[in-house]
Amino acid sequence: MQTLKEFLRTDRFASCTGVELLEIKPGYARARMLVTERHLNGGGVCQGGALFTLADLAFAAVANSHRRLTLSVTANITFLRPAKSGYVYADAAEVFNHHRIPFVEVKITNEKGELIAIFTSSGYRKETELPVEDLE
Ligand SMILES: CC(C)(COP(=O)(O)OP(=O)(O)OC[C@H]1O[C@@H](n2cnc3c(N)ncnc32)[C@H](O)[C@@H]1OP(=O)(O)O)[C@@H](O)C(=O)NCCC(=O)NCCSC(=O)Cc1ccccc1
Repeated sequence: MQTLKEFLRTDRFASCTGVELLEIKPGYARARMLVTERHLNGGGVCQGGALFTLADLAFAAVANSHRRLTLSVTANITFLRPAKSGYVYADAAEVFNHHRIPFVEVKITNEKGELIAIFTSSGYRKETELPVEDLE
């Protein structure tokens, strides 16, 4: 049987943007993305949707770390600093592990540890058990 990390590798859109899951623990996950030329918008900074995708996959990892299928029902992102190159990291913490409507906060930082964006999302936890044995 697969791990949660392998299960989430099937997220093809996140893979296309170069998002990699680094760590998954119950209630916590960390992901990263290398900002390259192709991530930049007309203003020369990382496109907001790319940062959203990074945060969304980190959300998926933490929200599903209890092995019950959990989908995002609402999400918000605030962009605080531009990202122009190098790695950006997403640290996702399940602030409220509600059995049905969990709430997750994701902080995105750059290589210097400066805060780039904050993403929050509420999930909807279904009864469906995920076909995963371990988290990673
Ligand atoms: C899953 C669920 C939320 C619930 O489905 P079911 O279990 O079949 O139950 P049902 O549809 O019966 O609903 C129960 C009740 O809840 C209500 N309700 C629903 N939404 C809302 C709302 N926003 N606000 C308020 N209420 C809402 C609904 O009307 C109903 O009310 P009722 O009992 O009749 O009074 C479904 O609506 C859905 O798929 N939504 C889209 C989610 C989606 O596409 N997310 C993005 C992709 S996921 C991602 O990015 C991360 C990821 C990646 C990889 C892996 C994993 C995660």
